[in-house]
Amino acid sequence: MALTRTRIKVCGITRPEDAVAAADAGVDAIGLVFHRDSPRAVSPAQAALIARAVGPLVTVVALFVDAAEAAVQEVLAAAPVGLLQFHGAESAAACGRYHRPYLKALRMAPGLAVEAVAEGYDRASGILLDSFRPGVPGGTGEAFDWDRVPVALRSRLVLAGGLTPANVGDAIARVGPAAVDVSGGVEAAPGLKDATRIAAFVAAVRAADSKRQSGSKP
Ligand SMILES: O=C(O)c1ccccc1NCC(=O)[C@H](O)[C@H](O)COP(=O)(O)O
Repeated sequence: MALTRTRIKVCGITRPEDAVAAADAGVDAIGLVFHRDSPRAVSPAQAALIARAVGPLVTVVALFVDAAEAAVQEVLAAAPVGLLQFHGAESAAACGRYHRPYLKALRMAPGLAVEAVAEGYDRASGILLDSFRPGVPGGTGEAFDWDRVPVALRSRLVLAGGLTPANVGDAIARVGPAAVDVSGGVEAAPGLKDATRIAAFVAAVRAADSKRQSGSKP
């Protein structure tokens, strides 16, 4: 049985007020980036403040890019993380080391055998597909060719990369992911989310869900 409500994650939150705006708009998860080179990087102490602001029932996702185990453990000790997200070249064994639910991000490099690679992460709660730009691990603001998404992956797919309030409805209609993930598309500037854009993104997702449901009725 397929989901009728596309889950929403807003990634790259750096301020408690943005986390509150996302929660108030009705998102399911917020992402915190623990990658030093990102304009959206937060410290474990900031993460604790943001997690407190967002309350108990919005999932806090901690995102790492090939991080040392100690760095991940430091974050887990500091903040109530509900889900890990591995956005680098981490193996399935490395992702499973923390005995926590996790998302594995795959960047859609040319020629990537998406389905085969995703199968190697069968313990992942979801597979996040993001755009590929050499040398940039994520948050590119660019969409990839959605026709490359394997149908078999949809039920555990988190679709990311260049989503905006303007294109997310089309993405849902064409791909039918379990969840969507947005960062740059709801920002006023890198790392600074915009409450109006977040609300517009959520509204566009809900409109697409309604359209899908009415379209699927006999
Ligand atoms: O957002 C970042 O700066 C970032 C840095 C390093 C690794 C991953 C990063 N973001 C990952 C995300 O989950 C983003 O939401 C995803 O890449 C989509 O970003 P965007 O295209 O800006 O919506």
